[in-house]
Amino acid sequence: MKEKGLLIVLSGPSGVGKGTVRQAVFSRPDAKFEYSISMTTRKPREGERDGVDYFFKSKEEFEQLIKEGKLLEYAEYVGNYYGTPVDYVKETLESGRDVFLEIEVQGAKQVREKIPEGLFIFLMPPSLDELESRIVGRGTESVDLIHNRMEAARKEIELMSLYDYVVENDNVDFAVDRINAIVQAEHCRSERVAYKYIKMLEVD
Ligand SMILES: Nc1ncnc2c1ncn2[C@@H]1O[C@H](COP(=O)(O)OP(=O)(O)OP(=O)(O)O)[C@@H](O)[C@H]1O
Ligand SMILES: Nc1nc2c(ncn2[C@@H]2O[C@H](COP(=O)(O)O)[C@@H](O)[C@H]2O)c(=O)[nH]1
Repeated sequence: MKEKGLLIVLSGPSGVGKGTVRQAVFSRPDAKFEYSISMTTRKPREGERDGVDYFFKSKEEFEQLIKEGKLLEYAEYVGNYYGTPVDYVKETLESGRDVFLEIEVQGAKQVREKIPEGLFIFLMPPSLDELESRIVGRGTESVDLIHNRMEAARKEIELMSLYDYVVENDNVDFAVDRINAIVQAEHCRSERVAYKYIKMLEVD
């Protein structure tokens, strides 16, 4: 029987660098994951492309997807919907390939309930001050939105104990190395568990 792929969930507070780290993960020549492109009702930022960065949807279209059960998880985040297409994730995992999700914490909590065997990684900023200066430095949010995102971040950080691993994003390359090492270790662990059971069956 073909072994299922591993679901890797990268989450953490807004502005910590999830998007930056995810892009760096996928820019490594040895990256073996499939990225699940999310749906959102947020307007595209400059340079963002439909079907590459997100599938951009209207509120009505998104609510229809919810009704039809097409989302593995979804969340309303700072005034917009974000969600993960369930069919893509399931089909890719079934085909034996690893799927990488980069999502906020409410969605990660829902995925944990549905796919508890996934690998959940929480990306941490070196400090709250550094987090705020990253959000401000990105220059994509108004002062009000920055305030909302910092408020949300404080609550999100409290949920870090629900994750399998916490990775500090002090430096993007180091964070990618840590994530890759964790994924590799998780693959070795599941191979060892499978091997142990095969050996047990041989003895019996
Ligand atoms: N290790 C790092 N050191 C310094 N700056 C960083 C680091 N990682 C990311 N940044 C910067 O922090 C800002 C926020 O990063 P990014 O947009 O990737 O965060 P995010 O967690 O995806 O945010 P959101 O959840 O709001 O989408 C960007 O300007 C990015 O260049
Ligand atoms: N619950 C989900 N959260 C998602 C998904 N895709 C992205 N996100 C997260 O939303 C915020 C805001 O993103 P931005 O692009 O507007 O800055 C960020 O934390 C993303 O990680 C998703 O499918 N589900």
